[in-house]
Amino acid sequence: QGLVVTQLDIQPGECIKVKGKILSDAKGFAVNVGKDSSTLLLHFNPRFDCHGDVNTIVCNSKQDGTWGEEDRKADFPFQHGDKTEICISFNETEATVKLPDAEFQFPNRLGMEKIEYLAVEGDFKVKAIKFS
Ligand SMILES: C=CCO[C@@H]1O[C@H](CO)[C@@H](O[C@@H]2O[C@H](CO)[C@H](O)[C@H](OCc3cn(Cc4cccc(/C=C/CN=C(N)N)c4)nn3)[C@H]2O)[C@H](O)[C@H]1NC(C)=O
Repeated sequence: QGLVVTQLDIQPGECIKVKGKILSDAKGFAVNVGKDSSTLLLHFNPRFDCHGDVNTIVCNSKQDGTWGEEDRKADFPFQHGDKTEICISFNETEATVKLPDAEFQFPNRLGMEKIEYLAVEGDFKVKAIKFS
């Protein structure tokens, strides 16, 4: 299992920056933020080749262990072996994922008011995390 950070107190407008490297043979990875592993404001899941998806970012929320409706993004600004920085922030209406060359929004379906939990899973080697 990957990096997990709990007991956070990230407020609207603050950023979570995850710096790291995508494995050269990555099938997929995920960055999850929310209250805990069962209650996610955002599951940000770039898929190179998994679950039948190729080069597709799948976003979703999770409420008490139940996945919401998936949101598949049009752009896929990732390549195997890339070093990248993923910056996640949120407000009462949406979560924003900022990458060096792309930005995505996802609705704050749960009306979450603070992020307490961060997890990075799959084929992503975390180098650093910063909170600002
Ligand atoms: C078409 C059939 C029915 O529809 C499918 O139904 C599946 C099950 O619900 C959905 O899939 C689910 O989608 C969810 C979001 O909605 C989560 O992503 C979930 O994963 C949770 C999860 C995370 N994690 C850790 C993790 C995350 C990323 C990579 C790895 C491992 C790397 C692999 N590296 C290798 N092997 N080298 C591990 N494990 N499980 C996934 O199973 C598909 O999207 C959906 N597809 C469509 C088109 O609708």
